[in-house]
Amino acid sequence: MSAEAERIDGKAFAEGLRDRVAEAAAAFTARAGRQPGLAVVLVGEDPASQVYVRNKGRQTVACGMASFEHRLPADAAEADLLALVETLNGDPAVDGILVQLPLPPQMDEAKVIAAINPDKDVDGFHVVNVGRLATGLPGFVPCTPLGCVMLLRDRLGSLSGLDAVVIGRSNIVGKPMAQLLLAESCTVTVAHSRTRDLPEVVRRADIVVAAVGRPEMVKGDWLKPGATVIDVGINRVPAAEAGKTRLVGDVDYASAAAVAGAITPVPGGVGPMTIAVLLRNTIVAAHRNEGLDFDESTL
Ligand SMILES: Nc1nc2c(c(=O)[nH]1)N[C@@H](CN(C=O)c1ccc(C(=O)N[C@@H](CCC(=O)O)C(=O)O)cc1)CN2
Repeated sequence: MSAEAERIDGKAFAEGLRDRVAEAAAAFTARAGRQPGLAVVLVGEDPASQVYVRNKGRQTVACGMASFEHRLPADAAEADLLALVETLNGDPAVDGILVQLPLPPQMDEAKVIAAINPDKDVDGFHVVNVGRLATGLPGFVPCTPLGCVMLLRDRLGSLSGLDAVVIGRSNIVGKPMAQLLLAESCTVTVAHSRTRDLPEVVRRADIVVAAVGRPEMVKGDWLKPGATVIDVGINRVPAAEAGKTRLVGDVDYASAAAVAGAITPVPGGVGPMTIAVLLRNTIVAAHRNEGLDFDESTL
């Protein structure tokens, strides 16, 4: 019987990245005479979003950066949010702007993202940054996919020539993930809900990135032995104890770990990387906004 897969510890990697961000923030503050600044906007009271926004604020401050938190009520008008974004675009203390998603139904996410100055778009969601990523120009890359690539590089070194299957085609994860893997010279397949014989497609892959939003969908017998599995899913499902829930990914961890070479757990895998990469992107934005040279590969 083969050994259990290596558990890729995203929490530990994220801690290391935050330490490097803190060092870079201190050096930036000494050079620029001000701290790097991140503004986070939360509309409404979605419980998960509240936790993410609180953690973003705490981690921003812990890294020696200025945190500007803005909250709007769930019934705020889209025009109010657009006006706030415009103010933040013009604020020289704000290097990065993030509008927490999802937004309430009366707001058009695409319109709001389009209102953010692309040079402050540390989420990398603006079409200008999407285009920069697709054409290999420097811009901002969405935090979760960049975090996945950092974990993959750490585990595998060069990804060149490897077969990668991304399951999911969202603008936030699936599509940028595919672009990043292509930039690493992987042979990339993007699979989705209409893909025929998904297990057979996944079985070809050296790298599997599951970002489909379906609890424990990817099974161990779908995997090539030794494959590296990155689980982006965060799904709350009922726990054995009545009234409780537990967090699972898009991969059935137990069966996958028996076949894979390495795998990210949920929680503690990709999730913690999202905020650490956001802080990394903010440091990059601060240097670019001040016109200061900075070697981004040190982060
Ligand atoms: N504007 C954005 N909105 C959203 C993004 C984003 O990148 N930009 N991503 C997600 C939410 N998110 C950050 O915003 C996020 C998700 C998960 C985690 C995380 O650390 N997860 C933990 C488990 C947390 C839990 O117990 O619920 C883990 O996986 O270990 C951090 C940030 C949607 N919105």
